[in-house]
Amino acid sequence: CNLLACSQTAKPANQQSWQTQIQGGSRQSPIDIRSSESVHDPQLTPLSISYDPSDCLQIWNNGYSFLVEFDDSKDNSVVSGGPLENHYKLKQFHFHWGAENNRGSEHTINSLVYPAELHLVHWNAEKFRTFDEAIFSENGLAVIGVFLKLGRKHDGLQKLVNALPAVKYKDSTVEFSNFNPSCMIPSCLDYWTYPGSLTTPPQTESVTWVIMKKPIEFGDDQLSAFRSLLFTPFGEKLENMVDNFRQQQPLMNRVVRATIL
Ligand SMILES: Cc1cc(C)[n+](CCc2c[nH]cn2)c(C)c1
Ligand SMILES: [Zn+2]
Repeated sequence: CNLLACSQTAKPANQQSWQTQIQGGSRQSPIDIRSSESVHDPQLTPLSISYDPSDCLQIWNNGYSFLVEFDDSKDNSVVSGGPLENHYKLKQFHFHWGAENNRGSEHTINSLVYPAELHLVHWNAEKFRTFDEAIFSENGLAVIGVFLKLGRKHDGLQKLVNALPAVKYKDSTVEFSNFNPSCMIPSCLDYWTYPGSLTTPPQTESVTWVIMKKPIEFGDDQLSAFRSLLFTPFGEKLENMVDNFRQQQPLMNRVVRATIL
């Protein structure tokens, strides 16, 4: 996929109050992906991604991001292939973004920051019975990361953006149905993959990360809608939900593998 990609450059993210180095963590996320040090692995097969829009249930402001949650009781919204030994069920997706356009993504590419990053969180339903069990287990989770860059308005995302005022406050939820997250997967399926962790507590080292190489585009007004959400519940001091990304973690003894499709 040798499409030209352009993007912003900026300094890596700033430190957040609860940013802690998990005790003894050897595979923490996020990281800076240095393309020249990644290893091309010809055995990495294409990802197989299949989502059923009827599995989409609701949007929830959890005081850190907004989560679009899916019904994981069936096997309709799954990812497999690539670095994954099993099929993983979609549980939720959410975003990380900055207060300003020069920061927001959790992962970076050669220190290049994007204004936002999408995470599609899946759990290994062949090996574990529940999401909560998978969170604490080796090979429990697979998170697909997609970078967002500013440009043309993203038509598929607008349905989600229109629902955000209903979840402005922490702990608010709104019914949200018939949304297909496939519209946010880039057409080029090249990716990097590495073993890592959740980027918020419990920061468990149970995640196989799959970071798509090409960003998707979205509009300034859509990013502004993300920034209009609040970290705080109704009735408390208004704190805009921005800069909800973790600072980068050491690579330690890990290799990032890459596809060249
Ligand atoms: C129990 C649990 C709690 C949280 C915040 N998350 C999200 C953590 C996260 C967000 N972006 C990357 N990891 C998951 C997946 C499970
Ligand atoms: Zn995330």
